[in-house]
Amino acid sequence: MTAMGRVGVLLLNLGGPDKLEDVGPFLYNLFSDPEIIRLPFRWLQKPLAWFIAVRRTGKSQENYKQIGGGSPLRRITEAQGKALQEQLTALGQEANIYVGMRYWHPYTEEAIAQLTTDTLDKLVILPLYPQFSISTSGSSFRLLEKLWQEDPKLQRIDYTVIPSWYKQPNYLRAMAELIAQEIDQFPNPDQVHIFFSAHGVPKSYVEEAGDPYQQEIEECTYLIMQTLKRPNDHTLAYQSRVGPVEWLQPYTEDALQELGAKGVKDLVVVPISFVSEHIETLQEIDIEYREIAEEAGIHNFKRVPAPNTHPLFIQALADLVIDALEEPNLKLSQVTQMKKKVKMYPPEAWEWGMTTSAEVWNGRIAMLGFIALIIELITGQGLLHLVGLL
Ligand SMILES: C=CC1=C(C)c2cc3[nH]c(cc4nc(cc5[nH]c(cc1n2)c(C)c5CCC(=O)O)C(CCC(=O)O)=C4C)c(C)c3C=C
Ligand SMILES: [Fe+2]
Repeated sequence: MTAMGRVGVLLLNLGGPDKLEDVGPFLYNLFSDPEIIRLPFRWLQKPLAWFIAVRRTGKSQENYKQIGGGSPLRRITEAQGKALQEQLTALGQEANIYVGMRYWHPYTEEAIAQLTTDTLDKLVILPLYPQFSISTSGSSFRLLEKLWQEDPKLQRIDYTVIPSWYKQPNYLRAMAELIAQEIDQFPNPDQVHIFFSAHGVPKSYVEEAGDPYQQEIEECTYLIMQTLKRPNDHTLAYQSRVGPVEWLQPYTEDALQELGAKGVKDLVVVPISFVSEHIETLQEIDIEYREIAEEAGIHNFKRVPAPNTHPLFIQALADLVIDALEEPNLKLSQVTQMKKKVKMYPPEAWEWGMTTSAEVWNGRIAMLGFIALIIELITGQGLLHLVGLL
């Protein structure tokens, strides 16, 4: 305990299956989240999640098999938590660290159950995503808001949220140091092409829902290059596309092929939206994208490790916590306002007035009316006649 009282830090992350049998239920949890698949009808969410999870499990298990049969995300996140606690202690700030995953153990609900029994005086909520997206930090904040509304014990905890932190100077230094270490292993370090690969999101998240993710990724890339202070060419592309809709472009596979065609031979990939090794670095980049790059003529393909427990990165997390304790509190409900026009998935419950939910319901009713009109034009009968009600 310190002058601040009993402090807790809740680290949020996505979670990943610990073993192959977990892959199906993990995917079901992921696709059940309306911030991951945005559907016009909420009732469709669970059946569709089940359908997609069943279809995807085999392929996804094959990928997890290639990285040892499960995700290392829990182990690395817990190691980050331990290192953060030690760093905070060294800086004179004792804190309990909790890990809350969105789609697998330890679930956010488990972390919340633990921290409510620990009678904290102050809680810092720190997502392990440097950049904000509706689909990641946004989804976790949405869940936390719900848990807060339901539990009076939680409402008594004085808390603050860190929405995103891609500008944090020690984080930028950690990234620059990791990149420098990798390019300095090439015979001509200045000739190496630096390839930033960010996890993609559907384009509609940015263009229709106002997700600041793309802007934060672009600014983060720029700031890392500024911190690196090297003359190398660089590219930013988006990986891990799922499903038939258009995602942020350029896609990583296309950008690699284009660079190969232009004669790039030496390239390092920098995973930019992840702070831990996981399936998308160890399998997708190290195996799938390496193969694509080599086929395109990029013979010297390397990857920069994720920050994991790099001392400068842990220092960045500690700085974020200490700054958050000193600054005025930021509440969960303020985050979406702060991120300007972000539209999280609209609530289902009808709300009177010029609200998002009213807009959604009006849209749905208008769609039904339109379908009824088309049916009447084609069949010559109204909908109620057709279904035998009139
Ligand atoms: C910034 C990071 C991430 C964003 C943005 C993100 C968006 C997003 N992801 C999917 C679909 C899947 N994601 C999966 C796993 C996964 N995704 C992230 C990070 C981001 N996702 C992490 C850390 C992980 C866990 C990896 C692990 O080691 O287990 C998966 C499962 C893996 C697979 O089958 O490929 C899917 C599916 C969508 C649809 C989306 C945006 C809407
Ligand atoms: Fe993902």
